[in-house]
Amino acid sequence: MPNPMFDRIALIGIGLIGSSLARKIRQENLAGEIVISTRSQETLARAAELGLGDRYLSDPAEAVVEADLVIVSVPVGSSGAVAELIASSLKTGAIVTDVGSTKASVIAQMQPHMPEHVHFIPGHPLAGTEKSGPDAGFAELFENRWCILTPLEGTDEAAVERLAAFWRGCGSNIDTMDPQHHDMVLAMVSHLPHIIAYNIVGTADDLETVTKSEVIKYSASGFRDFTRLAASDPTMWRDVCLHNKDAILEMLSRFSEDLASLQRAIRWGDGDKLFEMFTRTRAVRRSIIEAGQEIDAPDFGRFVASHPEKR
Ligand SMILES: NC(=O)C1=CN([C@@H]2O[C@H](COP(=O)(O)OP(=O)(O)OC[C@H]3O[C@@H](n4cnc5c(N)ncnc54)[C@H](O)[C@@H]3O)[C@@H](O)[C@H]2O)C=CC1
Ligand SMILES: O=C(O)C(=O)Cc1ccc(O)cc1
Repeated sequence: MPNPMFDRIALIGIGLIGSSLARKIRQENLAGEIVISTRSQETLARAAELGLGDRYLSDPAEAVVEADLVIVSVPVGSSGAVAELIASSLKTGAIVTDVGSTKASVIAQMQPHMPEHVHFIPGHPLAGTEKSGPDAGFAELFENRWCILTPLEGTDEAAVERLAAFWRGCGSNIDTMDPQHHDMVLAMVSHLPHIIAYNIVGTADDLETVTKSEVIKYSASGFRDFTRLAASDPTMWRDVCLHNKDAILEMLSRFSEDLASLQRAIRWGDGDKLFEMFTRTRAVRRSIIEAGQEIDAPDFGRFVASHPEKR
């Protein structure tokens, strides 16, 4: 077997993302040793039961000692606290990265704690599900997905390439981007859809004239898709909303304007306008398919079909 890419990888946070990384690192022999730390004792014990790592430590500072790669996979609102705890134990030359769904805020929280002698390179795998916790993870999660790196100015290029190679080893394709641009793009393609899903399911849940059992019994596939997103982890998504506030408010205000215009077209019976818009949006999906992007994530679908416990 070839030498592992890193001698020691420390995973701080072992939920859906951290545990998927642990499984993939093991499967692809990306680390000589996997050290795991997470805040909750119960989760740490579960990670040990699942055999996700080689060592399990409650103290994140102890876990990062001599680690060549440290991956912080906690809700974005906790990344500053984790950075502060690990800062003084980091090995010289270590790469420190994260997987948070927002980037400018994570950088603002973590960078001030990062010593000069490490390479801090923020990252975000565009791969996930509505599930959370160490049982929900699976090694295939990152395959054929994008991972966006948002390196800071002046970051050592060899370190960025090493981290990119790690993510390619996990099956991902790499793009690099400015953090503010990342936050704007993700506000549109990920954060806004989740907020809309939370809202529509909340609206259905509040209806007095339609019973909850009717919502469950008659939920058409469109509504069911929203309920999947709206089942996503409340802590994670509270943090995303609070930590990408400006970009999300910008997208929400554009969304509300467009919704008002749609509402007006319905009110005034403007069928041409409705038809024109629905034709334009249909073309968007077609161009995504033509660009070769998976829409229904067939590999993931097949994986879930053969692992009913991950449903
Ligand atoms: N769930 C998803 O689909 C995706 C999530 N992300 C990002 O990945 C990060 C982790 O998300 P998930 O793995 O889904 O969450 P999760 O809820 O499954 O796991 C979070 C983990 O962080 C630990 N944790 C929380 N606060 C901590 C602290 N202060 N110190 C140490 N450990 C702490 C928890 O014990 C748990 O092990 C988040 O920043 C999220 O934005 C990125 C891509 C996709
Ligand atoms: O479950 C889904 O459909 C997702 O969109 C998963 C997801 C959630 C958050 C991210 O930052 C990236 C991916």
